[in-house]
Amino acid sequence: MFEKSSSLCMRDPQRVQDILMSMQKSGSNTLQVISDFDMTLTRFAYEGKRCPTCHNILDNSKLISNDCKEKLKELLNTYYPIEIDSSRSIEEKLPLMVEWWTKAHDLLVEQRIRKDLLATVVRESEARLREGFQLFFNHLHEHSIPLLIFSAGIGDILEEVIRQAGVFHSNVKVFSNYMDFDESGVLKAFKGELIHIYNKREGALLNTGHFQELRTRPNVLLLGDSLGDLTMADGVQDMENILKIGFLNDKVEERKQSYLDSYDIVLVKDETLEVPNAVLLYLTGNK
Ligand SMILES: Nc1ccn([C@@H]2O[C@H](COP(=O)(O)O)[C@@H](O)[C@H]2O)c(=O)n1
Ligand SMILES: [Mg+2]
Repeated sequence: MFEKSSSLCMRDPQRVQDILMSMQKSGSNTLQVISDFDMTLTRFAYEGKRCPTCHNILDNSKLISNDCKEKLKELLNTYYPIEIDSSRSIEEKLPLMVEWWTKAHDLLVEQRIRKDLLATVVRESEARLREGFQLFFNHLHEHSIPLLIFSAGIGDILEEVIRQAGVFHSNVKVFSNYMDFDESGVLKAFKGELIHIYNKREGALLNTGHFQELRTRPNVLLLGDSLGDLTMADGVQDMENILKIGFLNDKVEERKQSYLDSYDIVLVKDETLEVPNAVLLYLTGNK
């Protein structure tokens, strides 16, 4: 089913085939999709330039003072290399990630960001969904397959990106960090428990109601770009099959083996949704 591609790697192709066949046999009414957002549904790079994450969309915007931009950049330059450092364990990275998110959110709150300007900031940004996003979102919607977008980014920004792209359909649900605005529409805090790159399991377990509603869908297609994304489906009840597709965007040589050990399919420097779309078409009987 896959075109020969140098970017597609599998440690165990037979296992992938078995999972796919089992999922197809069960039917698309037993399927749910759980996807990360930044650098999974959005592009990592375009024309040789890094694309922004939800946080970066705000960080680089006119809503942030130059002084604050500098501080946010410094945080990014300090903590992003830690996020993707394959020589450190997740346990070691965890408190540092909490530190990054907390410091960045505190800085954003100091900027007194206005809710009514978020749409403009997204429109003016360089955010880009991966090629093939229309087919991905529209096909899931047409087949009434629930899509959970589980992101350690910023929910308000994420929603605006998919709304402006015309794909925020009724089958899409988002778990993310949401902004809390005061009565005059100025950012005063972030709501609820912080979601960072390595605590998605805890986030999933806090949302048992969602997975309870989807208990008749024990087959999961999971898309991520970080090893932290692998726990996004930990709340799924009575899971039968899970197919995990991982985008390996950065530090490819250092991280390839760990991705191959954890994801069923690894897509190396692939900026498209071609492979997830091929899987969906197969699972819904369209190919
Ligand atoms: N201040 C921050 C904190 C995190 N990031 C990036 O956001 C990504 C998390 O979002 P997901 O949708 O992928 O869960 C993660 O890759 C961080 O690098 C950031 O840009 N700024
Ligand atoms: Mg991501």
